[in-house]
Amino acid sequence: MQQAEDYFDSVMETAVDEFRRFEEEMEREAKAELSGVDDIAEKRPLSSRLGRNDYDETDKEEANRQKLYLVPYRWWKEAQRSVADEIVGILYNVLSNYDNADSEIVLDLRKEESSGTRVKMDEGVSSREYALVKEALWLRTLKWHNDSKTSEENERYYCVAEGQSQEVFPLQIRLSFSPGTNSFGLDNSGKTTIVLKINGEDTSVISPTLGFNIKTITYQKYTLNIWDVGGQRTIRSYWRNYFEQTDGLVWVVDSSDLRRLDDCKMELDNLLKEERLSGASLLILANKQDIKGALTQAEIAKILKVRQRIQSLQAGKAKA
Ligand SMILES: Nc1nc2c(ncn2[C@@H]2O[C@H](COP(=O)(O)OP(=O)(O)OP(=O)(O)O)[C@@H](O)[C@H]2O)c(=O)[nH]1
Ligand SMILES: [Mg+2]
Repeated sequence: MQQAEDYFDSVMETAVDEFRRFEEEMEREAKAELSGVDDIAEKRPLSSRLGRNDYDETDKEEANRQKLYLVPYRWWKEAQRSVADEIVGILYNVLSNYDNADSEIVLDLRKEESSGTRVKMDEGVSSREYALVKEALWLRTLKWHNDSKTSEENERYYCVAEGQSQEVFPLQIRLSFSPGTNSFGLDNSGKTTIVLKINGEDTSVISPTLGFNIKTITYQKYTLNIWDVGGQRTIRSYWRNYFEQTDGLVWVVDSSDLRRLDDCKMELDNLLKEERLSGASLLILANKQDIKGALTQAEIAKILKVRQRIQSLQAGKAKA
């Protein structure tokens, strides 16, 4: 039991690390896009700029983390002219489960496109689109909005300047990035190798996956998140954590590992019983076709007896 708990902890740690890496990547992109902006303001945490005097270590950490703010894209677009001419935020399309009776609202963010082609999008911005901007810019934008509102209506609303924090509320949003396709299969079948190959990455040094890897592949306006989940026996009980919101399932078979084909069939049968995967498409990859004695696609299909669920059966020679 303790061993299971330890293992679960380590898997969660990997997940958190993965998420942090994703966050860092977003941050790097945001920084690159916003590089021309005066960033004096961001060196001080928001709380101190809003008049708090109890600046402590936590604030310091917060400041170092370089917060990003999600703002309605229209709103941001409007202010952009006066705040930071050619500098833009990152455009995201946000989907939420707001209609569900769930206790938490989860927002799914899909990055719309790279900043280079943004101009074309300006006209058709929907109300669901948001921009991700740095804290310093957010403050300046907010101030610009308030100032223009105040001068328009000759009435004082609120103003985010030193010491004035009325009507600025912290908002915490729980975010989840929806998986697109999950790849499962017994250990050593070649899942990671295939995902790396698809992504054009080096496959010369491969080690068993102890948690999972996420790869995001963008093609034109489509984004595919591939979750490559480790196949070792001890990890298989965690597969169920990855079933939610899976659109496609790729099952990778080591066609040369004849001894484990029964095991492979049993695990696949178990997956196919899973209610949460019933809407997902299934693709079976008969991998390692280059190895002498490997079974053919047809032979694998016969053994797995899943013809009715197979959309296409492909031989993936991940190595070749
Ligand atoms: N000959 C041959 N070897 C392959 C092929 N695909 C993968 N391999 C090798 O098989 C081994 C296992 O590959 P991985 O991609 O780590 O397998 P995996 O399914 O991700 O394994 P786990 O992460 O443990 O679930 C590695 O040594 C790969 O180089 C292939 O098509 N042909
Ligand atoms: Mg792997």
